[in-house]
Amino acid sequence: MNTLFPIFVKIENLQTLVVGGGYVGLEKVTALLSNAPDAPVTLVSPAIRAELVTLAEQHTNLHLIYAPYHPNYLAGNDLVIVATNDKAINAQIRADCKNRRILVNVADTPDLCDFYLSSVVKKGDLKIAISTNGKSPTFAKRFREILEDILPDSLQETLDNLQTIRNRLKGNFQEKLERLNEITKVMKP
Ligand SMILES: C[C@@]1(CC(=O)O)C2=NC(=C\c3[nH]c(c(CCC(=O)O)c3CC(=O)O)Cc3[nH]c(c(CC(=O)O)c3CCC(=O)O)/C=C3\N/C(=C\2)[C@@H](CCC(=O)O)[C@]3(C)CC(=O)O)/[C@H]1CCC(=O)O
Ligand SMILES: NC(=O)c1ccc[n+]([C@@H]2O[C@H](COP(=O)([O-])OP(=O)(O)OC[C@H]3O[C@@H](n4cnc5c(N)ncnc54)[C@H](O)[C@@H]3O)[C@@H](O)[C@H]2O)c1
Repeated sequence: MNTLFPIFVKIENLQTLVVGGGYVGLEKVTALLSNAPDAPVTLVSPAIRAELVTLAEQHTNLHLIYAPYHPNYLAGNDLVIVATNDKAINAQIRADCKNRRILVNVADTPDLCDFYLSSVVKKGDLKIAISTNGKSPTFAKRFREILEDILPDSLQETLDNLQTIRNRLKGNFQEKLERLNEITKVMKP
């Protein structure tokens, strides 16, 4: 049974800490900022890849700290993503986060994650998150590519129009619901 409960997080309202500045740290920071360019993210690591330095030049909300992990860095953070190449440190960070009730993702170690990052399809305001319950991130990536190809760019116009209609509709909740369901019936095959 897949018990993952999907939610869409307003990451720009939260403080996120990423530990580890290698390939995986870069991948996770890129995932965060490509969804929310203004999200406040701090990355702590003794060595930090050049691509992350470039990203920090483009995003003043990305702060780089050149230091090894210390529990003090957890203070003030809502989410933590762990991406070091030291399994013992990763497990320690997870334990420190659990003690502080901070949600933690240890990239590449599903058993230590409170949440997974997903593959994200973006078409304007439409966003679809894909997870395989940790079974195959590569499948999730491929499926994202398929959906990106088949979803038309005109979707945004449809969403804008539906929002206009939604805002203009008068009547009680039930009447509005019926009208919106009627209008969107054409979407059903
Ligand atoms: C979706 C995506 C989001 C993102 O990272 O932003 C994501 N992984 C992506 C790519 C990817 N990751 C890996 C490969 C190499 C091929 C392979 O191994 O399959 C590729 C493919 C590639 O890069 O092409 C390596 C890998 N990843 C995990 C393990 C450990 C394990 O499975 O045990 C290993 C093996 C490590 C090892 O060998 O030691 C674990 C996780 N990866 C997840 C997410 C979570 C589950 C998501 C789900 O439920 O499906 C979870 C559980 C935790 C987490 O990381 O949050 C992103 C695609 C973004 C996109 O392009 O759309
Ligand atoms: N890159 C991948 O696609 C991939 C695939 C499978 C598994 N992994 C695993 O994921 C882990 C991370 O991979 P990577 O490619 O990003 O490794 P990497 O070697 O590129 O980066 C590791 C980073 O962790 C930092 N680090 C080490 N000790 C630290 C500490 N105490 N505090 C803070 N930061 C610390 C290092 O300075 C470095 O920036 C590794 O264990 C690797 O085996 C990576």
